[in-house]
Amino acid sequence: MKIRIASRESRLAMWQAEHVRDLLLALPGVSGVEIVGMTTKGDQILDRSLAKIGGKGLFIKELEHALLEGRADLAVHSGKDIPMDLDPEFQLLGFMTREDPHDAFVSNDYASLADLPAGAVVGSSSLRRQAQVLARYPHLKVEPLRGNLDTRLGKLDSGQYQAIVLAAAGLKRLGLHSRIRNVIESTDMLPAVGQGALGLEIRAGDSQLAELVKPLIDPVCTALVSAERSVSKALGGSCQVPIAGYATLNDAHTFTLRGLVASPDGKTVIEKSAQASLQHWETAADLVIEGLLQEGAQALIESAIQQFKG
Ligand SMILES: NCc1[nH]cc(CCC(=O)O)c1CC(=O)O
Repeated sequence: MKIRIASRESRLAMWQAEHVRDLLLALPGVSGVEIVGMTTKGDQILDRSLAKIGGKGLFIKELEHALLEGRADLAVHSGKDIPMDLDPEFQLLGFMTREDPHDAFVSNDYASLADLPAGAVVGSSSLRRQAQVLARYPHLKVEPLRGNLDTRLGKLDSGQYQAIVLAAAGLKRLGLHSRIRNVIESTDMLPAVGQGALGLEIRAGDSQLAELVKPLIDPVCTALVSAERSVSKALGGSCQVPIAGYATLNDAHTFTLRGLVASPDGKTVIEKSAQASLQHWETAADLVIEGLLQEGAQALIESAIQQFKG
């Protein structure tokens, strides 16, 4: 069987598609793999934050189009770019083994967030990163920074920011490990739901392809990321609200899920954690969601969304 992979054209997306291609080519039953490149709205609109342009789905719509029109068979997505609910024409097969899920501190002059002097400017357009930087380091400033990884690094190097925060996974995949000054502990910055995990999407009902691709899916990683995604889904999962969710294994069968909701200015942060078995990952998600709601997550979410209206 020949498989066509739909991919965004950014260097990171292409790396990810090529990674999946190489794994597919090693599978029995796969006779060839072609990568079909395309740009998405999320790639084109760079002057506004994702929160303002309507966030989720922007990076995957064009890829889904290609699947529907039969121009491609498989879409490879960064876990955190996948909306919580897919249209019924599509199926999320699961997630592959995760790369480093943490955020990375990148700077030419400073070693860590804690090392930055008062008034230093940190670049990030992610409300989740912004809120968590300001919560722990209220003497810092955060300014918007969008574009692909190379663009963001270029803006750091041109001196517009003292530091920037990027996903460690993206930097590592592109061989940019050396730019990471400090991998930020999850206690300092809880990662985005699905960060570092690649998700595989096909047309619903393409059972032959589903069966073929199955060896690429990591069931443990899929359970962990699914628990994280439940938190985001229950809380309205949009880029307009600082939300984080991160699940880690305790042992081979149980895991801890942590969820966080904050105000964009970082002045209010609610965090909850729960444990469950991998088999019953929904239990941990339900406990975290319930805990966050009890502590006032709903009001935080509503006021964050209000900030984007009018
Ligand atoms: N927001 C865009 C995006 N989507 C996925 C990654 C990184 C790779 C990953 O999380 O798998 C990035 C870059 C970043 O956040 O710095």
